[in-house]
Amino acid sequence: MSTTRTSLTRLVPRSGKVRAGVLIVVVFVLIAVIGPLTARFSPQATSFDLLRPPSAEHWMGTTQTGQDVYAQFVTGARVSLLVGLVAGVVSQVFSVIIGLLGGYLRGVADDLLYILTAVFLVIPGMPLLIVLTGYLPSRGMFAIAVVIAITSWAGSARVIRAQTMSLRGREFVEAARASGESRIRIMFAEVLPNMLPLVASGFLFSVIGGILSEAGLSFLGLGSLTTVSWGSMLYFAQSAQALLSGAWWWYVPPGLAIAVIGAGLALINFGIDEYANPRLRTGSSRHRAVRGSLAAGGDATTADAAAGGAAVSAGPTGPTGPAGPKDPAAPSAPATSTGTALADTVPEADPVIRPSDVTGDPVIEADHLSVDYPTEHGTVHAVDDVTLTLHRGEILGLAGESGSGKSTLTNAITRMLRPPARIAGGSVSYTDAAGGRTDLLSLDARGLRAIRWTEIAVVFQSAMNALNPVTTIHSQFDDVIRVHRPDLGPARRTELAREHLRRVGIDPERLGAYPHELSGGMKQRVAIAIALVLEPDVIFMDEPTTALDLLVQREVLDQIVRLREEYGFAIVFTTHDLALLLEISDSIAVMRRGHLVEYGPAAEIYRDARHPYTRSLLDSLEALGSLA
Ligand SMILES: Nc1ncnc2c1ncn2[C@@H]1O[C@H](COP(=O)(O)OP(=O)(O)OP(=O)(O)O)[C@@H](O)[C@H]1O
Repeated sequence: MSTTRTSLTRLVPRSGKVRAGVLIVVVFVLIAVIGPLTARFSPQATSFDLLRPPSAEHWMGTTQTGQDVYAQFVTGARVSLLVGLVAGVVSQVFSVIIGLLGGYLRGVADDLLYILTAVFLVIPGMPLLIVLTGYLPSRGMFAIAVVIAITSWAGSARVIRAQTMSLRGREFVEAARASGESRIRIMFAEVLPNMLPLVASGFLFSVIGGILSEAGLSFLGLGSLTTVSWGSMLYFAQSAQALLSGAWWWYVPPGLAIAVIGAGLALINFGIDEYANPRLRTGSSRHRAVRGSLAAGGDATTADAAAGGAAVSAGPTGPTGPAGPKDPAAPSAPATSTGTALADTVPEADPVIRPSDVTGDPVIEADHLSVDYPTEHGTVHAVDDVTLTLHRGEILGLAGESGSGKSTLTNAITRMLRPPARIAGGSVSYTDAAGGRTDLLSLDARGLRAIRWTEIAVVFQSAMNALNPVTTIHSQFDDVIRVHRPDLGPARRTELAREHLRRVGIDPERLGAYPHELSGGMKQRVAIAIALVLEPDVIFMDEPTTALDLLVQREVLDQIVRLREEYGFAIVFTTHDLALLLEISDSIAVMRRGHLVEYGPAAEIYRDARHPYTRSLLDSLEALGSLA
């Protein structure tokens, strides 16, 4: 009982503005639903009581032809709200489809959709509405609502497009792409839920616009004058010069109703804005947010940051531009603490490649792989002629300074490269357990989807961003399993998710949690569990523990190694941290300026690093006391 009361209380909005808005809208909805049942006259029926003020007989008076204003008002409420609702829904459907497609697909599709949006934005809405209404074969209210929607979707579509463009590069979208989800699914199931406040706000604006446009059209005599609406009431009141004859009861109710419902919807919209943008919270709601945060163990600074205060985050420590200082075509490396990139201070030398001591069969082979980024300063050879082999069950550590090409190499192998990157040469192949070989670089979208996650999975650098913030852990497991194992029912999917959570040391009861309810270490474990759920042959892990504190990092690493022993998958582990790689890897590949400079068994590299760049990396670790 008390639980029911608590959940009902949670439904009541906290902000006074939103409460007022909801109250107004609820009152009008009740008028629209119940009002016509309480009317004693038909809205169209005429009588001999002409232009009478409000009385016990006619609660809101009568019109010039003796029609009951109350009956017209409540029937008009139904029609006007319905037109607003239909216009709002249709307009948002257009906005969402066009904004999402353009923002996500980019290219020619986006150009065309953007031109279309721009055309509808520059044409003034009302004249277009009048012209389109003129061509309507019938002036039914539904047709008018659709025409209103056609003239009002563009503004919202532009905002949704911009938001989609900013979300499409986020890691949780990358993760969804890596897991083989289709583009349509990513757009509608991953990106769209993150924009719901925007869509809801656009919807409310369209509803207001719909009610106002219908009133405007009817007032001009262009609406359906045989249907009673607030707009047609105003039209007839104006034609009969009600203003001059002082018949206020005829035009005030519909006019006021339009203004009040518009205000009510705008107040709700304000609440949505506050929810989506905490910076807008003022007064008590902001204090509540701060108090809530303090109660939850945060401090005032974090609360302020959560409320939109400036967040200070460490950026990359070195130059990230596409060109190094000496050679415009050479990848840049970051400055060390002394201000010079290690890669710049160490002399060039021939690569040192030693045979692998891992016994398993090859699972991923990159052969003379090269990747370029054409830029206006020249072409960046981010990966240059790299050949390496990952064996079944092997942990291959990929080391090198920032900018040495590690991410570009793993993205090329997993087919996650983004324009302007292009494969300049070489090949990548995947060999399955039965010995079947697949050329990864020539796989089409369908082939790629089939291999992703079932054979090759990815754990991204920061699980905070790699998990979709607005869906539960359960549905993120579900998304991956459903795409690749459509034969599994919901119960089996849940069972798999629970089992894998347990395997990474998380209580399966947390399946219903949202990412923000978990600690950083737990989120990273969840990301690993999701990567494991279809038991792939290879997992690419891009700095999976960098964002974690040392203790949690250690726990997660131990877990990864244990899981590798249990499942037997191979790992490509990317990090700047050579000490960590030496500890967990079977083999190590060291990259410098896009080249593989040293590659071989980890133990041998630790004992006897031969390339000056590797030696200098090890020396710097020794100086820091990181090597035992
Ligand atoms: N979109 C791009 N356009 C132009 N150059 C790029 C682009 N992305 C990366 N590069 C360049 O390619 C080189 C390799 O970058 P990459 O991100 O692969 O290095 P990394 O070793 O993974 O670095 P980090 O550890 O910082 O992620 C760098 O010189 C970088 O400046």
